[in-house]
Amino acid sequence: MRFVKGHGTENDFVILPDPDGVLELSATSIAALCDRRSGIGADGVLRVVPVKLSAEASEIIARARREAGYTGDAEWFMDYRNADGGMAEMCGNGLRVFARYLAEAGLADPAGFDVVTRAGVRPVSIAPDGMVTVDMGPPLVKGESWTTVAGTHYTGLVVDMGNPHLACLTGEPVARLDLGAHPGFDPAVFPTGVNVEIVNPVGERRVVMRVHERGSGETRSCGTGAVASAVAAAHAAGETTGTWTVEVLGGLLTVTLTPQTSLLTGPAVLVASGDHPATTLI
Ligand SMILES: N[C@@H](CCC[C@H](N)C(=O)O)C(=O)O
Repeated sequence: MRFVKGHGTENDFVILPDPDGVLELSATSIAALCDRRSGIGADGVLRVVPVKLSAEASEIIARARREAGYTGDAEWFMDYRNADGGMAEMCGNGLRVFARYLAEAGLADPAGFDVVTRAGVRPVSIAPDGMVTVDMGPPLVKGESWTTVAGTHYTGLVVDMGNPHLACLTGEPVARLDLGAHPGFDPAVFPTGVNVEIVNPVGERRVVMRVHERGSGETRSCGTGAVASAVAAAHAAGETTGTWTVEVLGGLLTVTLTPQTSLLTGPAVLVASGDHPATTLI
């Protein structure tokens, strides 16, 4: 089984090209691929499958045409899985890496193309300087909730980015935060789990973010989480639009909030490729 490894601000992924739409990977197989000692190692898996060969993707695009008036011709479906094998609706950094793979493989025009995700169709473009921008759609703020991280209680904003986030602002530096264990959360608010961001505003439209991801544990970056963090910072400042810089352990991301949508920009690189002896997977 052919694979490519890539990352976006050190949120890393195993990319599995599936041009014939035949790869069927169990949660156990995904977890084995993502294991950092006995597998390739990654925060998640991106299966690259043509929309026309995926019943799931065809249904998503049909719904987008019906309900959102989508008229484009997205050709590729990002089938994203967390490191524990569970499915997630959306992955912002993963989508930037997915776009980089498609462009480098000559399968998409870097100037701009659409990708189908479980959260809907998302436009992507790659600038001449290599930065990849994803139109992440409008963030939905759904009130407030709480979390506990290493015994500390935080309150934050519930932000739906297609996937669930709780973005908590703090006046304390986050560099030494222990995010090793899954933060506590309210299952009534987050019945399918949650990605938790602890966010320290450090300047004019600039925040430092740490994140614990549902299904992957602490990661060095999270694209949907970066947008949720910018939304929380904007909300606290009484703003709804503007550009935020989000410092993550793996680098810098830029989030632009507009009245209509949110844009995520950052680097995306491919670092290796090879063949995995798929016979070792269950
Ligand atoms: N790292 C991703 C988010 C991946 C999905 C998340 N763990 C979930 O379960 O919702 C990103 O860059 O957005």
